[in-house]
Amino acid sequence: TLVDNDKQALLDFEKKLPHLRSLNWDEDSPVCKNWTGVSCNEDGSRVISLRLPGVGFHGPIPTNTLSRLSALQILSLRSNFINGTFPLDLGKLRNLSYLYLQFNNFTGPLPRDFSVWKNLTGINFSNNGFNGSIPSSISSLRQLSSLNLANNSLLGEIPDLNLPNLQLLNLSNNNLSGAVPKSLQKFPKSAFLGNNASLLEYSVTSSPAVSLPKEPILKSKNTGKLSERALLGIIIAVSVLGLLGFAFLLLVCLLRRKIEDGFPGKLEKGNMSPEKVISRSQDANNKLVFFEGCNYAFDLEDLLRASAEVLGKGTFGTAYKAILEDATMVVVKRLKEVGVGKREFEQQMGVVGSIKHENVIELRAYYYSKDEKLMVYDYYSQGSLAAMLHGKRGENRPPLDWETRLRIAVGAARGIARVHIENGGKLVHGNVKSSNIFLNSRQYGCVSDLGLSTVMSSLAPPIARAAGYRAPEVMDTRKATQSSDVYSFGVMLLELLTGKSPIHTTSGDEIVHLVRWVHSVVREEWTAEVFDLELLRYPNIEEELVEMLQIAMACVVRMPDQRPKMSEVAKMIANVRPTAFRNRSSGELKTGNSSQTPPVGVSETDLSS
Ligand SMILES: Nc1ncnc2c1ncn2[C@@H]1O[C@H](COP(=O)(O)OP(=O)(O)OP(=O)(O)O)[C@@H](O)[C@H]1O
Repeated sequence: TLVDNDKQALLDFEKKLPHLRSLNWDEDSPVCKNWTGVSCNEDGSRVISLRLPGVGFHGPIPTNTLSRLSALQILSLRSNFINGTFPLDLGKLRNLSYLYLQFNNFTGPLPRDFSVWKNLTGINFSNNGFNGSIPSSISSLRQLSSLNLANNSLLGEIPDLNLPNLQLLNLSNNNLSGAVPKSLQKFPKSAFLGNNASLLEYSVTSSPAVSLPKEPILKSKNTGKLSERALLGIIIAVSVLGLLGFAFLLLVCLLRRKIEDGFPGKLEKGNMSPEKVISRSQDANNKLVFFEGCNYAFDLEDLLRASAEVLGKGTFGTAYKAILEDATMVVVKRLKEVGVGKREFEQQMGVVGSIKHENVIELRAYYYSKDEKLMVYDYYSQGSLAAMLHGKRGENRPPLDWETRLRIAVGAARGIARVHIENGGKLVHGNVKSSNIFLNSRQYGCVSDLGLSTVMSSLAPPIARAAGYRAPEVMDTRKATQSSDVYSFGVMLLELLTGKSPIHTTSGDEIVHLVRWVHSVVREEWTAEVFDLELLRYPNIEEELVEMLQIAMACVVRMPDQRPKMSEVAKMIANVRPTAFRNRSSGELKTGNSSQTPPVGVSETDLSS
């Protein structure tokens, strides 16, 4: 059968190309079940995706092996040590949509004729030794949305690539010369950096750079060069010193905070009288202001009579769950230390309340008086992402599977990206963290608690929960920005991937800063150990995990202007599961191995918009 032919092609490939890590490709087991890196179409009749990052392949790709997988749509061999020239027989893979060969040792020219791959959507050949010029046949790839040829030795002029769907371009660090053709001038300068100076003689500032992680994350242990090792040693030593210093500072801050306000830890739940939620001293002119489209029919008096329960005390105030007499449940957030007057507060609430987006939790109403500032939201009974990840295990808390985490990441990224275009592109979320992320009715992430940083008198001192999300520059400037939102989002992604809190203590009472910890593990090349153990039970997701890790790492880079924009992050995350774009008919997010990982209801437009 066809799938047996595919299986034989894979076995031939594995046999002929030496690799450091062993693959569980057992001749006697069905290829569509459990074979590392292999996914099949729905009826199991063909292999359609092969992702083998960081397996330690070395040597050239053996001819007449992979080229027999004629139904293949995704091929990723990135982060290996493959050398030799581009395997031209891959031209037989007419269905290829994604071809990822980055971080290998390929040399020689790129294939001359790209037109054989009509469906090609993503190309990443970066970080190899490809030379020669960029073939103009790339122009024929009408679907192409990302092209990364960075860090090679490509020469000559850039052809006029008129690609309507191209969203991400990176040609940096080659030997390209001439001028940037008109068709590509909409891309940021960073896409062309590190080439002959003539390339940069055009000025564009419009679209932002995407900072792609520079180093391969998955690497085999025995292969680094000595000089690099020495350098790494120094870097690690410096990081450890930095970490110690940071931990000490943090400890001092924590202790001070505890003494200053006697923060009692967890507030007791369920015993708050309604009167305590809202004091009765408001002046009569102040009313609850509801936003358009809100069906709630209660007023302040009703809220006063509601029974209330403390949900928690956060950076900006205390949140209560209020149950009204008609059983409506809402969350009332009581703000402390608002630093602006009524008009400015109302203006900001107007901006926040006008956002109607499925990935942004709607502000239903607000209230402003001299003594009391309140915000009203719907109650999300499933609880926050923080609770789902770190709450106590029990019947109510099944493990969070990878599909759900992907949907949370995609949704939250889109929500924040939506926030960022508001107010003339200036609105800042200012408080991105897992306790402010919930699941919407379609089980996608949605964000809450936005836009408050500008109305509060100052950013609160870094209490432990918030500190782990805060971008390094915010520690000094005390001012949240869109790029600090991206940083916080990156921390949240790391939390999703590792299952660990941004700042947590080990059993030995050591304070661990998640971003630094991930950096250190990745540097020491134990990438697999970064991931949440709960995720390792799902087969064939390693490549996706590593991709998501790279996105997270790009978000948490130290320099704010090197972080990607939120809209780009959202696109990159949607690209982690590219098959989700394609199966228009079923409208579902495909895993390729549906017997193992149940598909979830995600329509294509969900992931592509
Ligand atoms: N709309 C909501 N539905 C259900 N739970 C909510 C809702 N809004 C907030 N919560 C939960 O209530 C608790 C307190 O929320 P609050 O926003 O006051 O603090 P926080 O998220 O811990 O910190 P911050 O104030 O910095 O956002 C959190 O556990 C949060 O997840």
